[in-house]
Amino acid sequence: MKKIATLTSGGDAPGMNAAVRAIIRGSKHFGIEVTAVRHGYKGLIDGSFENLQHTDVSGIIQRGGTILKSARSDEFRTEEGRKRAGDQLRKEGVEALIVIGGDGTFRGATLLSEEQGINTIGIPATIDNDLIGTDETIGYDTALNTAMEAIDKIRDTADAHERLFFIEVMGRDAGFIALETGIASGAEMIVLPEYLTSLSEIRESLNKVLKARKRSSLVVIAEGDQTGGAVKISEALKKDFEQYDMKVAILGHVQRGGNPTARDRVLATRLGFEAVQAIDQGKSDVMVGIINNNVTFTPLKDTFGKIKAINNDLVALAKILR
Ligand SMILES: Nc1ncnc2c1ncn2[C@@H]1O[C@H](COP(=O)(O)OP(=O)(O)O)[C@@H](O)[C@H]1O
Ligand SMILES: O=P(O)(O)OC[C@H]1O[C@](O)(COP(=O)(O)O)[C@@H](O)[C@@H]1O
Ligand SMILES: [Mg+2]
Repeated sequence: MKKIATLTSGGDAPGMNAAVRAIIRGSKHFGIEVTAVRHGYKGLIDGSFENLQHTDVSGIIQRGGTILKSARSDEFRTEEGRKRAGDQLRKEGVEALIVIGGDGTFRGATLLSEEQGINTIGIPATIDNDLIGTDETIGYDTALNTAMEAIDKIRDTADAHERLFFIEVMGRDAGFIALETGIASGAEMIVLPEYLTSLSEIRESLNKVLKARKRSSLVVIAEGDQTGGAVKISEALKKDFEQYDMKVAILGHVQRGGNPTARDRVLATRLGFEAVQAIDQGKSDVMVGIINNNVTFTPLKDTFGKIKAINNDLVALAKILR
């Protein structure tokens, strides 16, 4: 019988638990033994394995975070660290590893495979949605909805006081959350890392919007924006908009938590099962994704490094409707 291991790594994402559940239960379906690793790559280096049974993953499909815990491991960034991880997997008799995480996790997994000969299968899970080879990553939809609800609440108070708000949402290098929450909450302006938006451009656009009406205005900014985050941008524009009461709101880690949406639970369940099936079919070093509702396999090394294209039509639409 084949034995595989699974772990969650990097920033947690709502739906990771649903993927773990599908892996544990899916493995049984294929007659594959599965062991779980605690604390991501850190736990892998330490040999923190635990066999989980069918009932150990009961009641977790609706929970945010990850029951396996996550971590960011500097040791795994070193060849020595990855050698220790490889040794632990060999000692445990593990033939393949399913990693649930984002671009950093897949960079690490690719090196683990190249250097240690461990077959690694990736499941895309990050609220940033910055992985190529899947329309959406696990956790993205939930984060979108969480951010949108928070922005709706800010809109109420912004409207009451006729204030100008700069709202920063997550997205280390990617503007997916900013773009879609900006559209969903009717933001007057959206600032994305994918485009270099100069301060003068922001100034000009805001002037236009503010001239058109005197109600509240919301500017949604991705944290990874090249001009700087919400604090920096608002400071730089203070003088130009003195007549407005300017406020900054950084949504932060609230966007990472909470119960996964139905979409994320279904996505994670499908991807978890497909990852196990991929191993059963002898696939190696691929990320399982869903594109146009079809399951796809992308070589792990092709999923990161390049910028995942943002939807330019949506960017244009947001400008027309603001
Ligand atoms: N270039 C890299 N080489 C080796 N390991 C890496 C690399 N980048 C990230 N990792 C490992 O993957 C972990 C998770 O990556 P990180 O970027 O923090 O989150 P995510 O996977 O969600 O993008 C890191 O803590 C590190 O252990
Ligand atoms: O929780 P931390 O370690 O402060 O990291 C914050 C980062 O993690 C994220 O929430 C998710 O990113 P990853 O999935 O790449 O870890 C980013 O949006 C944010 O920049
Ligand atoms: Mg990442």
